[in-house]
Amino acid sequence: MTLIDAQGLTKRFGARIAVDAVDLAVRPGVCFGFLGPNGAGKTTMIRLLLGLARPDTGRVLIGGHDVAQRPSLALSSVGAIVEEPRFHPHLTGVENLRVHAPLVGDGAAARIPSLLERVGLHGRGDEKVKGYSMGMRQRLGVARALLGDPQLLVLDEPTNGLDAEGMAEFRTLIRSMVEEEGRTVFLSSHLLDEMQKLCDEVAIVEQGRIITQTTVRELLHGATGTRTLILDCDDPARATDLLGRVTGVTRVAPSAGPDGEPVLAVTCEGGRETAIAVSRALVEAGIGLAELRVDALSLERRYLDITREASGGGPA
Ligand SMILES: Nc1ncnc2c1ncn2[C@@H]1O[C@H](COP(=O)(O)OP(=O)(O)OP(=O)(O)O)[C@@H](O)[C@H]1O
Repeated sequence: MTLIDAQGLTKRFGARIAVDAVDLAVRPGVCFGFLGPNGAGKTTMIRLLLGLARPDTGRVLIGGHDVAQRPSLALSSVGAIVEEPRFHPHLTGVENLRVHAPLVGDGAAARIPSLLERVGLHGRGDEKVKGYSMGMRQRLGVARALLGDPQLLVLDEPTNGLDAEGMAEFRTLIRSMVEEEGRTVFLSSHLLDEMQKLCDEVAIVEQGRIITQTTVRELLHGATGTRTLILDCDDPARATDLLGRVTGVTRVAPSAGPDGEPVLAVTCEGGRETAIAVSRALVEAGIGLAELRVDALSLERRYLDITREASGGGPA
């Protein structure tokens, strides 16, 4: 089943094409990320999905209903924050939600206390929003988007302006909405690392086009399960020789760890099985391991490869 189904979406601003013949299919119950640099067309695409802008061509169905023709049906179970969430600064968090609740429908106001708790603003709801930090505003924005108890939550660049702690809290909130509450979350970001941690699936957007749509797992490891392991051990020369003979290992090369320490980068195909064979071979040979981990930069490398391939350059 598909929750969001967009076909042939195009949006022009004068001569500029902001969204260019985009097809998009998002299934329910996942966190789906729209990943791309500034100006790639993410916000415009989100506005089209929500019926806030009209496409020049194409159509969007949400839950099987056409957003342009049956907006109240299509959007009845959608909560959204597009661009920065805006509030009345002189009203409290609770008052801001109360202003919005009647627009959402019966029962929304009664949910305010539990929603504030849900987003981690318990005990802060009676403070004026002008005194809220960026992270608190984002959380209040999520509470407002959840007032109608939507199945689909659409968030445009939700981690903008959050510090590391705020991002980690936000991630926990989003993941629990997906995993525990079964909601679908569609969000956009230009932050690769964030998307890797948050999303199940991503679409990479460049110059108004979706150049690939895939699971984060496949994006990280490729269709063949390629991954790079970083190995810090007490005998790199012997490890290099040994691992070169392990089935699935395609390359063993010297590299540098985060603090410049010498490590080995071990490129494997065959996913988890090969990674297990690597660790077993090292342990059986009596090589001491300080560290063996999947390379955190993998997503960035894959992302650059994909965008390079899409622009005709081929992988590096
Ligand atoms: N109302 C508008 N009028 C004219 N051009 C627009 C309008 N809205 C967007 N654009 C242009 O469309 C392109 C896509 O913009 P959009 O805001 O959708 O990108 P984005 O990926 O969300 O970028 P950002 O991460 O910077 O918000 C940009 O070139 C932008 O200048």
